[in-house]
Amino acid sequence: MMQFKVISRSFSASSVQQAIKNVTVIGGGLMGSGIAQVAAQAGQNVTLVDVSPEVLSKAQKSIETNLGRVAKKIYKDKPQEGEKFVAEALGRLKTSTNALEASKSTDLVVEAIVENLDVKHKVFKQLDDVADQHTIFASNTSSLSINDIATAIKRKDRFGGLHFFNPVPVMRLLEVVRGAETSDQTYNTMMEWGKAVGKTCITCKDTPGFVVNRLLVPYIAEAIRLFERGDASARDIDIAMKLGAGYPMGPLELADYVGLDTNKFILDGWHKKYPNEPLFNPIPLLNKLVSEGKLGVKTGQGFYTYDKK
Ligand SMILES: CC(=O)CC(=O)SCCNC(=O)CCNC(=O)[C@H](O)C(C)(C)COP(=O)(O)OP(=O)(O)OC[C@H]1O[C@@H](n2cnc3c(N)ncnc32)[C@H](O)[C@@H]1OP(=O)(O)O
Ligand SMILES: NC(=O)C1=CN([C@@H]2O[C@H](COP(=O)(O)OP(=O)(O)OC[C@H]3O[C@@H](n4cnc5c(N)ncnc54)[C@H](O)[C@@H]3O)[C@@H](O)[C@H]2O)C=CC1
Repeated sequence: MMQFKVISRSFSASSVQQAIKNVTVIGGGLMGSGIAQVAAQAGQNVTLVDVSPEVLSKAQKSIETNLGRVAKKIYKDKPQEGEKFVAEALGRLKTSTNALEASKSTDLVVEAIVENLDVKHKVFKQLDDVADQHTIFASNTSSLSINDIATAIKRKDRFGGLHFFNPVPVMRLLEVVRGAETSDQTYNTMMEWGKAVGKTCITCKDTPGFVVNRLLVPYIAEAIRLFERGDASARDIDIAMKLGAGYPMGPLELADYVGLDTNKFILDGWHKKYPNEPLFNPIPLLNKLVSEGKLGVKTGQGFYTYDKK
């Protein structure tokens, strides 16, 4: 059974509330919208940025729905308090298509855009020039090196990894990653902030995939290869891992949920960096689905078909 203790813990007072009052989240997709939600529900002023106004309006709707789900749990017998909680959290959330403006006077920038080093470099470099000196930058990257991302910015001591899990409002873990030059103060603030938004934080060195994805991505890749070889149906692979190993989702369902493009970005990046590691070899079926725009839940088609939201 899922436990939701952490959600209610996010409302406890914390010293970090002093340090981090304003948060800017860059990227309003799957992850950015969830990160914005947990920060807003923890009492912080949040600006969610995306290049696409359509993405922002979709994010706002899903945040409202998901805040409602959280409120139902916390204020089970007090629906009016639940409504107040949702309204107040939404009141602390702004959206913007102007990343530079939104990053000028904020305490923390969390980046959750496409998993591509050049694109992340470009964005961070621009933000580094305009953001206040005290502002901490963090990336939600799932597979890139924090040190590699940091090469684009001057504030290397005020930069680190904050790796959330999907769905952000529900998954209780946050991986906090120190780069080679992350200062103790930045690291401590990131750990405190993670707790303040209701997560259990673990620390990992800047190694590929940190802890979770170093284990999870090869597992998903092996499941896709198993299916590609025709050894079992998608449905049976997923049933096997749910009933035989106790996972909440099977690996192909999870691949669709994470996004097949994200899975491909991760594998391709690691294959390029570690060409002799067979676990990271490209998978023709994954490449084919992505090239056809079948990215999983978010496009309505992946290994399975979904109602498009
Ligand atoms: C790629 C990376 O870099 C890293 C990653 O993120 S890897 C992916 C990590 N994530 C996982 O492994 C997810 C595995 N799956 C699960 O844990 C579960 O299937 C799941 C939590 C996603 C859904 O659970 P479920 O029981 O199948 O569905 P559902 O009944 O809809 O949801 C369970 C509860 O979570 C809540 N919930 C689900 N999504 C939510 C959201 N986005 N916001 C708020 N609440 C949500 C629901 O309201 C529901 O609450 P109740 O139990 O009180 O009714
Ligand atoms: N999907 C997942 O389960 C997880 C993904 N991540 C990581 O989080 C990051 C984002 O992933 P998702 O949310 O899944 O992707 P997504 O594709 O859902 O969202 C990315 C968003 O960034 C926007 N964007 C792109 N360039 C931008 C720019 N220059 N400025 C502002 N917005 C821009 C896009 O319009 C898009 O809405 C990636 O680094 C990914 O590896 C981390 C944990 C889990």
